[in-house]
Amino acid sequence: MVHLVPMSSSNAMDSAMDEVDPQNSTIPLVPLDAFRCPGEVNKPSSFTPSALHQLRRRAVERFREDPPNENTTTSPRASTASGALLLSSFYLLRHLILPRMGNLNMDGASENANFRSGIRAPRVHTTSSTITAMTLTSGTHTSGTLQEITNSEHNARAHATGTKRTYTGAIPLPEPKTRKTLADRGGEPIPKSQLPSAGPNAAARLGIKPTSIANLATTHHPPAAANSSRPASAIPGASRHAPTANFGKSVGPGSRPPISSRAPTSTGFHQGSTTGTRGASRQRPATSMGNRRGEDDAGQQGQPVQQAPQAPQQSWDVDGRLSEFETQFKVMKEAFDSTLTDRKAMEDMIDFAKQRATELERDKQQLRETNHQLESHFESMRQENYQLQKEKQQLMLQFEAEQTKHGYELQGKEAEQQRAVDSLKAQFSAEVQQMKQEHQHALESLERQYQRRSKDEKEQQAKEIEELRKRLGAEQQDMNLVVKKKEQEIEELRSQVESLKLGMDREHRVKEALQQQVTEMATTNMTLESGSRALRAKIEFLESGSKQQSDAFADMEARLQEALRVAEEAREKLIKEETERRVLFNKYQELKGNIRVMCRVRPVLNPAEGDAAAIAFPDQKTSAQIEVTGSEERTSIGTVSRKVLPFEFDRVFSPAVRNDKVFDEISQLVQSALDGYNVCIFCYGQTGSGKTYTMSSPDGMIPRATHMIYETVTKLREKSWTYTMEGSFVEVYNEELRDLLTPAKEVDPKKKLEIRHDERTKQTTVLNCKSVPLDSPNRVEQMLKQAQNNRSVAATKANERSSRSHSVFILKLVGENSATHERCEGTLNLVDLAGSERLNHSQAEGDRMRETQNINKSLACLGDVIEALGRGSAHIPYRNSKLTHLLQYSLGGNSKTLMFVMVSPMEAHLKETITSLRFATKVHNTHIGTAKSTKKLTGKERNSESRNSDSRASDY
Ligand SMILES: Nc1ncnc2c1ncn2[C@@H]1O[C@H](COP(=O)(O)OP(=O)(O)OP(=O)(O)O)[C@@H](O)[C@H]1O
Repeated sequence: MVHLVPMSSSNAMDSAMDEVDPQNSTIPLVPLDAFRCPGEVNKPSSFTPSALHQLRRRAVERFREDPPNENTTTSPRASTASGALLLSSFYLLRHLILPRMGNLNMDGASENANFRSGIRAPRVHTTSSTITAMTLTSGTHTSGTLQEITNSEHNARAHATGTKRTYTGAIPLPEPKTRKTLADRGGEPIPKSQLPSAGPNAAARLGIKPTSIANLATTHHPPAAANSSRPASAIPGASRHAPTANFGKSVGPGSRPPISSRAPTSTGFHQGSTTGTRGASRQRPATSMGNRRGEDDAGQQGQPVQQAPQAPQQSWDVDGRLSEFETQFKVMKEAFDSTLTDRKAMEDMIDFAKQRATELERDKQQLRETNHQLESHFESMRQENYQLQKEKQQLMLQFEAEQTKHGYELQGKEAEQQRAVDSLKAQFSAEVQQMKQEHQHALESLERQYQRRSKDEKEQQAKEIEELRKRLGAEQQDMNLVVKKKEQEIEELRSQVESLKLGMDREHRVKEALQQQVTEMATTNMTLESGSRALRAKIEFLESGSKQQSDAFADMEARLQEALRVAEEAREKLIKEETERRVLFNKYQELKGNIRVMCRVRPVLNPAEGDAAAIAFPDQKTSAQIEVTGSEERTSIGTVSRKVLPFEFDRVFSPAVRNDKVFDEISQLVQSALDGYNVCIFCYGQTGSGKTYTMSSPDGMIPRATHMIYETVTKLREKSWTYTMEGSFVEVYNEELRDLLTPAKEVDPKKKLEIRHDERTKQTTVLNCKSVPLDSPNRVEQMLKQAQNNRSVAATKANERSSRSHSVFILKLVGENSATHERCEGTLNLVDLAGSERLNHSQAEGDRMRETQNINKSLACLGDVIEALGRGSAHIPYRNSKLTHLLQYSLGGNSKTLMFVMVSPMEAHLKETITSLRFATKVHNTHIGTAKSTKKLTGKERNSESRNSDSRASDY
């Protein structure tokens, strides 16, 4: 910061200079009044303080470095001359330099202003100031006296004149002051107090000769410097010595070119200003007379200065010197005028600079205020920044603490998670390991199991294959034997058939003859009757004419006797023919097979039963075939088809066939029972297929059979046959026999029904079973009702009223012929089998399931027995079930067997229907053997019959 310090005297300037601290930012401004002449008011108010300070300090230092020689005695005159010279120099300084210094001051002010405001002044001023400072600095290094100042002033002025070009001609030159010439003022005494106190050394350095002082005192008057605050050290221009001459040259027109075309001179100033090096600064500044250069040159060349002897000769040419001085003064005056012009321009510039300074001051003030505001703002910002920094530090600390804490927590959680992950990994690995082991164990066990199973299956299959092979071989052998046997039988049967055909033809012929005889006898009888009527009429006529009548009566009686004899013969012949017919019929039955199979299809009872199965009866003529369309079957390529299954039996009854027609087919078997055969008629089929209806319905086989038997027995009475009939009704339930004719409450548990076989008579009796004599048809009906009531009936899901037992009606027929003395024992077994449905179909549970199992078992045993009979096995498994055990003598051997396979017409029962038909086909293909009558013959017939039996037995 720059402070303007007002000063009014040189002392003040000195003190200010002394107070200047170059290092301090506070620089005192030296008032220009210290260099101002009295009365000069309109001058620059300040000078560059640094330059003045430098100037003064250099001068003092120089003076101290080169003090006046104490040994040299300075004469007052010399001192006066030196003082005059100094005054002269000071005068020049006063009028030539100060105006420039004013400019410099202006420059300094500008510089100060610049310094204070920080805004650069116009370049021309700044350059001038800078050059001035440089000149002052470089010039004062080489000389320690006021000559140096002069030189510096010259330098400063040179630069100032350089800047003056801008204002040349633009500003009018001021009026020159009226001054005395040096010639006029040469005789004026110089106050001693104003003489400089410089020593002889200083005068010597200035080139002042002691001998020229007196002349100078008369021709040269020092300028009025009495008002100068600083005492002059010498009076310039007191004599014609070299410095004065040099001075005049230095400022005169001869040494200085015009301003507009000034070229660098060869003077020391010019050299000093252009050579600013340290070596150049050591050179003494050139004087106007050039003697210094000569001294320097001589000094440098080691030659002593030789100018002193010439000085007296020049100093005594006073007129010349005065004229020269006058000339020089004119020149100087012109220079002063020019300088004044420059000064005016400079003052204008100063004004301009002042205005500029004022503006700058205002700007400075504004900037200061702005600066204050900015400072306050900066302060607030700094405080805020401090607060923010503080907060930032706190936040940083907090953040670091949080970060540390969070890091610890994170580490803890990471460790915890790591532990959890490790534990989970261990757990998972253990589980995986365990699962692998379990899987491995399971796989191994499964592998072992499958290996074991496959091994067992292989062994089982191998065994089965082996068994099947053995069985196949045995069956093949059996089949071969059977085939051979069958072939023999076929041959025999063919021959028998042929013979029988012959016999039948003969019988037919006999019968026709007999019938013809009967007809003839009837005709004869009619003839006889007519004869008898004629005879009666003749008797009546004879009675009227006695002899003639008695002859006619005798003739007629003879003829009657003859007729009676013929009739008796015919009757005997008929009995004989009936016996032969029976024999032929039984033989025919035997040829047809001892087991016959008939099929019956019941009708659809109600449309609500469902759809009817596709059952056809293709052969209407023989009525022996049935075709059943099977269930839908899906082939491998996805097509749906239904197979037509043909079956052929001994007789097939369509749904339209009634019971009487069915009975016609079995009536011959009933007759066989009357003839002494064991006959077994049983109904096989699923529940609801019509077994009971066929067997036990009011017009079923049992009633019809009994009715037939009654009718036949009645008829046979004419043929001397008398029959006794006993009936019993048993039930096979859960492989136990129950008497259906004994009410449950009357059953004695201690008396169990037992099957007894009479090997001799081939008859089977059931112990403790009630046997009812059937002496009338009503008695049979009562027996059937009683048996029906006692029969075990249980409800199943297949049929609400289903027989769960096998019922067997046993009718024993014993006949005796009083005429022929024949006796026969036949048994008619009418069996209503239980339902043949399979266990899974009935969906029975508990007791019902046990019933079904036993039913199936007994039916299976029935099939086994039939199969064994068909194969001609030595062992027939009758005892495997109660049913077959009971029917042992009615199945095979000397028995005749008829199986009704009952078929339901419903589509829902199609599967069971086909199963039943297949079973029936199996039975139908079985040849049980030849039946034997149990008829006992008496006398010749018995012998004859026994021969026939032996012959038949030998056939098998
Ligand atoms: N040919 C037929 N004509 C008219 N109805 C018949 C015929 N066959 C059977 N039915 C009737 O069908 C129903 C079932 O017959 P049935 O009871 O005889 O069968 P089932 O085979 O004896 O049965 P279960 O084994 O239960 O004794 C009866 O109502 C019966 O009247």
